[in-house]
Amino acid sequence: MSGEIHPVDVLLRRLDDELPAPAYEHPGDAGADLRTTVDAVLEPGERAVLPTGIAIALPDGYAAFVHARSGLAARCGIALVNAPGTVDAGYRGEIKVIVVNLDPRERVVFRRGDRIAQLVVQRVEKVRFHEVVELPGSARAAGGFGSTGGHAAVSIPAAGQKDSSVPDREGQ
Ligand SMILES: O=c1ccn([C@H]2C[C@H](O)[C@@H](COP(=O)(O)OP(=O)(O)OP(=O)(O)O)O2)c(=O)[nH]1
Ligand SMILES: [Mg+2]
Repeated sequence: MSGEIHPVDVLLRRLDDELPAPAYEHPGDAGADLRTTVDAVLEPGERAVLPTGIAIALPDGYAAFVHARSGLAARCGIALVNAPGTVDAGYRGEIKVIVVNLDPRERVVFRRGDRIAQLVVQRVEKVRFHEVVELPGSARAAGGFGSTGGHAAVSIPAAGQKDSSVPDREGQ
């Protein structure tokens, strides 16, 4: 049984009225796509802060998160430096997207109006911090960063980089 979805009302200002407002591409999408208002060329490794031409007023208890688009990531190596970017409920400025070109060889060209990222609006909890001397115990305790093992990936030196732990042919 599917319950009825009640959208949350969010006030939106378009700072560039030639570009469309952010929109969900399909019903059920979590993210509404954001567009750049400017052209940009990113060389390999280069980053840029791209304006989107929109400002919003979220209700208290909500935040919006700027996420990468998987197509741009997979095809062009575009990531967000601060992924995901956090837009606070009280922020009234223009939403910006901090993109980086992670492709080692190809430059990426954005044109004004291109969809560069997506905005996901979520409820967020406000917590009250209670400082204590000792935290209660837990099964995980301080284990993290691979403490459970089972990682299939291994690191090997990149092409052209000598690995001193592996004898080279001359040394054998
Ligand atoms: O990808 C992003 C991230 C942030 N912001 C805007 C909205 C957010 O409310 C504000 C501040 O973001 P954040 O708190 O991440 O940045 P900061 O470096 O801590 O700045 P501040 O000292 O202003 O909080 O900047 C964006 O437009 N895009
Ligand atoms: Mg901050």
